[in-house]
Amino acid sequence: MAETLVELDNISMAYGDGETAVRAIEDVTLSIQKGEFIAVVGPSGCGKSSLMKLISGLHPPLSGRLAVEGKPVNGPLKSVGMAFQASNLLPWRNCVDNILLPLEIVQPYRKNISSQRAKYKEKAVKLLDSVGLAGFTEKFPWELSGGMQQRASICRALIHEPEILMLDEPFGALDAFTREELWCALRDIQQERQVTVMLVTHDLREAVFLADTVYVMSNRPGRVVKKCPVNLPRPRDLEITYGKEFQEIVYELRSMIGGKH
Ligand SMILES: Nc1ncnc2c1ncn2[C@@H]1O[C@H](COP(=O)(O)OP(=O)(O)OP(=O)(O)O)[C@@H](O)[C@H]1O
Repeated sequence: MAETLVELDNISMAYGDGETAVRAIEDVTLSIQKGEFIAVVGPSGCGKSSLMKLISGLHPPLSGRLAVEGKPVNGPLKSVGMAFQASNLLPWRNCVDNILLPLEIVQPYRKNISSQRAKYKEKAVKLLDSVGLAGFTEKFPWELSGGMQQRASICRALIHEPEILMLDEPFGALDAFTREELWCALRDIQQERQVTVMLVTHDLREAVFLADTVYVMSNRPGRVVKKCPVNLPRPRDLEITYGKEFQEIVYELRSMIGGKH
């Protein structure tokens, strides 16, 4: 029986207060199981990133109950790794030193970083190897392609072995071929580590290819209007994206998001 990792019960959230408050999320109830891969899709500004900020403890809810690993969330969680559309690698650090960055910040790694640096470096190199960057550990970000930078940024999000990997449009700035390559890299990482993943994306094919469950959010204030389990068999390869069943799911999601054509 799967174990619940994240629970949101009637959660609402706003930026600011009083008359100028921006209500970003309204009455969201959902749960994420340990090892589950969820994707969140919806129109621009519907609150997808806000949902991520809530779960990672970077922004408090206005009302409702939020728990991670059974405990209420009262501040930023250590058990989260994050990656964004821009890789945000530090240009003055080489690849491996960029990946070590969270270990210089998050305890208990932080207190051991000087004595354990060699061991941590070995771990970073192994991670880079697992995403096809074995020969690039000493390269600086500007010596890497956009896709390589995103691979490195996902390694950085994983180095402290978080329970939840939060990805906010991580492949949004990449070309279609590189994006599909990285879908496969992420699929393999998740399969190997069984990490719980929350992916925010505008790309419905990406959501259906990778996720176990896709949540569709409405226009702001964001509500969950559809929970769509993706029952396509695993392991999935890119061939599946050309199949009828895959395309029917994408079409159904697209019709829920609407928009004028
Ligand atoms: N720091 C902030 N202060 C005030 N309002 C904010 C802030 N961050 C986001 N918002 C507002 O909250 C709403 C939800 O924003 P959010 O970034 O979560 O949406 P999103 O679905 O991730 O958008 P997109 O798909 O365009 O990235 C938007 O209307 C946005 O303008």
